Amino acid sequence: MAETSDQGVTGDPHWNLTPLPADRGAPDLPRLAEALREFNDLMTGAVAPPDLVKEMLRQVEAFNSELRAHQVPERDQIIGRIDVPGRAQGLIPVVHTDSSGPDHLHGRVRFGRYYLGRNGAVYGGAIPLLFDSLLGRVSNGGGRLPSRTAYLHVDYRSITPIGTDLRFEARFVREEGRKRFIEGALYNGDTLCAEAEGLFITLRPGQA
Ligand SMILES: CCCCCCCCCC(=O)SCCNC(=O)CCNC(=O)[C@H](O)C(C)(C)COP(=O)(O)OP(=O)(O)OC[C@H]1O[C@@H](n2cnc3c(N)ncnc32)[C@H](O)[C@@H]1OP(=O)(O)O
Repeated sequence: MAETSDQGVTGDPHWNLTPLPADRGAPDLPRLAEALREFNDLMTGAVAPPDLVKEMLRQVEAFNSELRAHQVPERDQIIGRIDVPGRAQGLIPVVHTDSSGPDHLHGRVRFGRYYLGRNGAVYGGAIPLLFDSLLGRVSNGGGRLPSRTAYLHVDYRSITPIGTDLRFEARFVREEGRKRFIEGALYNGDTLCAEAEGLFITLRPGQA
């Protein structure tokens, strides 16, 4: 699998991706997603003056109105695709890959202010979200057939701080028939923040 940092996964026919339509705003989508992520972080941390809130509301409502006219079926959707840098989405923080292979994915991630739970710690629900994505990538990588998460067990070992570069590891542990067991861990320096075990089930034909 060819992959660099947050540039998106390319070159793996397993993902069965149709070409990105360059004429539909795709080249600027990663930058737009980055700007929206920064907006979420800044907005979360701000006490904005009423005039600014009023103006933001006006502009966002205008964008919503325009976007309603450009909704497409899921098969044509660009946001969230694995071959788009940062997946051009704001749900999961951007993952930077340091090393990947058929059975592992290592890298770094940073949760912004948007993910704040309390006292500088990442909201607990955001951590399984990250693990599902990381473990799912390992499960569905390596040329394996598509799978879906059956369960995801997360242990919170210490506070996961926002605004800090964190290191993650995910690895394929074993396979029993259609069952794939994948594990992951998230570290702040040498401190284990959280670890996860996921069961992914290979989909039968027609299940995808
Ligand atoms: C794009 C970038 C990359 C991102 C990747 C992200 C990946 C994200 C993946 C997801 O988040 S998928 C969305 C969340 N998951 C779901 O919505 C799954 C909903 N559940 C299902 O669709 C079905 O339950 C499932 C496909 C998982 C399994 O149903 P099946 O009817 O195909 O299988 P079955 O129930 O026969 O179970 C197969 C085996 O798994 C076992 N099993 C299933 N669910 C289990 C469970 N929860 N706990 C323990 N064992 C379980 C089951 O006992 C059995 O074991 P044995 O073969 O030994 O008999």
